[in-house]
Amino acid sequence: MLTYPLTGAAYRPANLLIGLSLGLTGWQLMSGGIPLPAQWLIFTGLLFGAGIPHGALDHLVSRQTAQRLGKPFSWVRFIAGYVLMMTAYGLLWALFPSFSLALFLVGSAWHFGETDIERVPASILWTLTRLVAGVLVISFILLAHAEEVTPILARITRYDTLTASIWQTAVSHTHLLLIGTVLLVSGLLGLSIWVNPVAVDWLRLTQLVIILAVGSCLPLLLSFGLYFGGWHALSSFQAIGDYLKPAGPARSTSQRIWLRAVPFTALSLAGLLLFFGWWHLSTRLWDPLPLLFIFLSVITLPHLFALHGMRTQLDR
Ligand SMILES: CC1=C(/C=C/C(C)=C/C=C/C(C)=C/C=O)C(C)(C)CCC1
Repeated sequence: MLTYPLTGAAYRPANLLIGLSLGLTGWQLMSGGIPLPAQWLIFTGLLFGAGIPHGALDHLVSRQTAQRLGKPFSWVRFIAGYVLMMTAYGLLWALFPSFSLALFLVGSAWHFGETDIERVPASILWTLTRLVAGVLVISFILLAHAEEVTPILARITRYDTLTASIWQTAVSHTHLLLIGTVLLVSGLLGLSIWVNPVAVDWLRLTQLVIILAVGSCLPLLLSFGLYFGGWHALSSFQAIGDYLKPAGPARSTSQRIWLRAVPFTALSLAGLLLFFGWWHLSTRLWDPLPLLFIFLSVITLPHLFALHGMRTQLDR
């Protein structure tokens, strides 16, 4: 969203994404709605084609961070730490689902903000700006799809009444909340740029706004898929590619980087299928969406720290 302006080729993947989102809107307008199986196909395509793979490079990212910091890196320690963090968070979901959801939302806002506002000074003001920008993105996607989000939230928090009432209050003040957050982000951005000037990449910012705006007219699965599996994963792949470049024998092309993500993407797919199988056997229920989000949050927690390490290096 913000950084030095990039070269023309760097904007191309997001332009394709905008093309896809407009194509989906056209489909929806012409046929009165996109069939659910097609939504799931596109969503899982984006999720497993880009969303999950961008997190399946955390081992390479963390090794690179350790190298840059001149610290030793151990695969065993990395994998043990990763599994331990996922297990602890999985347990937290089982015991305190609403608290776990709040943690996931705050962590996601931090991570999305860090990805969308790149290469800025490591000041408190910029950190706050990034966090609030992430809050805006998540609030916009959730509130624009309130009807679809409400039952998912109820399911993942096991029908917690406090969460439901906070969510309903937010829904009934959607316009106020969104306008307030847009003003807050704009004010913080202006102030941050004034205090620590950086070049604003208006083209990237426009691309992000288009993807979010078009997504708000599409169902939740597609909107979230376009932002997370599309925009967020593409931005991250670009940054990870730059970050890993010095480590590889030659330039790390996107294709090569994507292939290096295949093993851990396959492992997470296997984990997800096992998780679904166990849940289906024990509950006899089929609706997979709430479970998918809990699974995503569990595999995302260690990723937030790995990518924060990378961002801290790239921002220097
Ligand atoms: C869309 C959506 C949700 C939020 C998802 C988020 C916040 C995902 C974040 C993913 C991240 C940070 C991935 C990192 O790479 C809920 C509230 C769970 C349920 C309703 C629909």
